[in-house]
Amino acid sequence: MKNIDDLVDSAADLAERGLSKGEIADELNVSRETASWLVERSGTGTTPTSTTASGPHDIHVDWSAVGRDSNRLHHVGCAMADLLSKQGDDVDLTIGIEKAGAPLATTVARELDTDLGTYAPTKHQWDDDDSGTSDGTFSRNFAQIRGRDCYVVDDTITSGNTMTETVDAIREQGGNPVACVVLADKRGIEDIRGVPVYSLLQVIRVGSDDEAAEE
Ligand SMILES: O=P(O)(O)OC[C@H]1O[C@H](OP(=O)(O)OP(=O)(O)O)[C@H](O)[C@@H]1O
Repeated sequence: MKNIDDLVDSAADLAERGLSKGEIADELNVSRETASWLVERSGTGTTPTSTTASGPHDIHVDWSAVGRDSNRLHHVGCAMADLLSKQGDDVDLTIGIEKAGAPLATTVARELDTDLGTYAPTKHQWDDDDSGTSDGTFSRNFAQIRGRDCYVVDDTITSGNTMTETVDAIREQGGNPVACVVLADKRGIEDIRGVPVYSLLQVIRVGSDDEAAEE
């Protein structure tokens, strides 16, 4: 996807196929607020809200050039694993946050020679009519967590809510999150609940207005 018009067209297409705002946000890798704005801008949605006047403050990270090629994915996974290597040798489990974090976690786990687990966060339970209060889930098809140190892998951090939820869920399951790693961190977060966060790319807003600075 090259520009905002492509995103708007994609949002319109997904809305016409009946996807909810949460599902469109998932597909396009943007926040729900941004998904709403894109749908409204396309003319597919309902009456624009006040947030649509100037558009939401979000940045779309398109890493499909990596995601569509297993060789590139492997190399990027190696780079993410390298960021974690300073954490020591005791970790034998890598947890990927679904959906996008799972293939990245697979390559990280292979590089670090750890087991692999996945977590489906609450956002995947979202619908337009609810508040996303369902519990997230760890897949039974992958490694279990109880009593184990682990790494956490995702593609992006926007608000940090997904990573925070995952760290909390791992602890509730009796695991010990040692470090988190993402491709791109839009917030410049150093740690989540005391767990260090590493990223290949930091997205830093330059010349932001007052509203953006308050985010
Ligand atoms: O920091 P946050 O504001 O919580 O946002 C970050 C999350 O959003 C994206 O997932 P998305 O909802 O696009 O779903 P996907 O990974 O299943 O594609 C991304 O993969 C993170 O999981």
